[in-house]
Amino acid sequence: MNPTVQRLLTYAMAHRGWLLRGLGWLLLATMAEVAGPLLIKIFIDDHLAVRNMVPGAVLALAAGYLGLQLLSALGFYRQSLLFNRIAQSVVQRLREQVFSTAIRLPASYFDRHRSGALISRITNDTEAIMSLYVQVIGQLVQKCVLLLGILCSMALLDLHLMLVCAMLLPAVLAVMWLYQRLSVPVVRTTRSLLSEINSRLNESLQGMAVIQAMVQERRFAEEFSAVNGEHWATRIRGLKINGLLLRPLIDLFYMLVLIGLLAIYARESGQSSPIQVGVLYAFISYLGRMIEPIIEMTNQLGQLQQSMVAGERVFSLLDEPRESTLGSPLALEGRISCRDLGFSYDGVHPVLEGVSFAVRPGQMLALVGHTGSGKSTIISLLMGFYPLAQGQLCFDGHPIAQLGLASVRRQIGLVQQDPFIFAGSLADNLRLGRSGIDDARLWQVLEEVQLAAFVRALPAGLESALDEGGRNLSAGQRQLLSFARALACDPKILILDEATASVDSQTEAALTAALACARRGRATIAVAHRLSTIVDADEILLLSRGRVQERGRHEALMAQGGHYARLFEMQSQGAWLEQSGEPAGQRA
Ligand SMILES: Nc1ncnc2c1ncn2[C@@H]1O[C@H](COP(=O)(O)OP(=O)(O)OP(=O)(O)O)[C@@H](O)[C@H]1O
Repeated sequence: MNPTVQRLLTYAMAHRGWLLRGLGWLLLATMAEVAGPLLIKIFIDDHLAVRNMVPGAVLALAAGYLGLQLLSALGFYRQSLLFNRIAQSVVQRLREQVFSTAIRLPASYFDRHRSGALISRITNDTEAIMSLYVQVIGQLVQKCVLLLGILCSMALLDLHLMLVCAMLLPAVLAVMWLYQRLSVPVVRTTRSLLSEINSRLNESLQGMAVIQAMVQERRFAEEFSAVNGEHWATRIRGLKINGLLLRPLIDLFYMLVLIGLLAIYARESGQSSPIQVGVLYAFISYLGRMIEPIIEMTNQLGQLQQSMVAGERVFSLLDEPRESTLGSPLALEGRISCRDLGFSYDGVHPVLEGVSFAVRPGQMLALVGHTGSGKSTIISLLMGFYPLAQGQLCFDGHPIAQLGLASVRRQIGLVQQDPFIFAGSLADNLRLGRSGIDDARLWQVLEEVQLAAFVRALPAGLESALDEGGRNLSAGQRQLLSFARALACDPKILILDEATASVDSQTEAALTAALACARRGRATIAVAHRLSTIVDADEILLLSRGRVQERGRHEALMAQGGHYARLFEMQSQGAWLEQSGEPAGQRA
């Protein structure tokens, strides 16, 4: 059996009870359906053909037939309910697993994959898997039982004629084999195009403001329509394979077997023991009942392919290596030491080389340098978002790998360059699910970051609703909120990646004062473009192309009269950092 299908089936095994009950109802319903024509055959041959209409016997046959039909309807209803229940539970579990895997994937995964493709796996692919349980398994089992029952009933009536009808089966198997070979690549392409459609949708929705500002609506619409068209063409190719291979071929086989049956009936009608007309009726009826399940089974193959390919995609995500949860949690004092740090995102181009520094609680290290010089990359390594390629990074003397990422991250307050705000209340955004942070603490940190007056003026205060991405806040307010969020849990280490980039000079001055307060007793690492905000840092590293170009305190660096001194003077005169020579975005 295909390993993906096998793995998918293990999910259903968690619901053995429902599965067994479903199969039981299915068997009962199928047997009731198969027994129907046998009663009709008895009615035709024993009563109608010989004009022996004994009312009691005929009524008993009619009641029996009706009872069987009712039993079969009830059985199919119950089994469909149970199989649907299994399908819903499996899909729900798979979705949860995919989501919980996705949020534990390392940052490098998101560098390589688009978020829309991930959404597609969580929604479309898990949905496609559902049909495996609802349509494929239920239907296949039902149809197999039905076929078996029909063949047994046929054998009871006339073994010779049954063998003629059974010739259908190898022919159908050959068609199924051919269908599988032709359709799998088409189904794979279709699903990956669907994923591409989702990625484009997601990207366009997120970048809507840029698209509209740059008047790119038409180009994006055209590109979307090209992928959509490709998806359509692939679907049509799949439908053509279905249309050509499934129903028409099976219908042809059916006609051939029917002709064979009639020929045998005609040949034997002149002989001493002719085939009874009731037997012929039952065979034609059974053949009709046999062909429908066969056609449905071949149609289910299409669904099976979809489920298999979707399963492959979902399992490939579930099997992605997750962030390591190993390590021994330790309450940190906040000492950080980095020795000879080296890193490359693609394994080819170095982004950091030989970076070393140490920060103790109460000290502040400032990282400055041109755009693309590697400052945020150092922050990412400190947060454990990427594994170290070279060098050593220790907290309180312990290598990060030994400590456990979750434990280290819990003790770091991080303010990112581009802070993210979740849809929900302001208080929820500040707490982010961390326990032990009461309202008084929230007001305290809001005061520290100069946001308390703004929150107080909101009608719902701390309970004010924030939109997705913090759209109802200004960029500066989002940054201040993120600063307050980082301080709320009283972290041992404070990391600020351009925390004051979006605030006005007055707020920046107040924040710098707040930071001077927040730094007490904490190890602080601050990335800054505005050098005025870090002049009192205990050490300043000036990075250039991933290397430390200059280091020291502000006064010493100014006295050196090097690159830092020139940058500082330029900024003091109001010049922009980016105008200082090194091209923006240059790879380190
Ligand atoms: N996820 C990533 N994948 C590949 N390359 C990256 C990634 N992030 C950053 N880089 C590259 O690494 C280099 C350093 O980037 P980094 O973000 O660390 O610079 P930075 O000094 O923080 O810049 P800025 O001041 O603009 O924030 C850049 O050349 C950038 O193109």
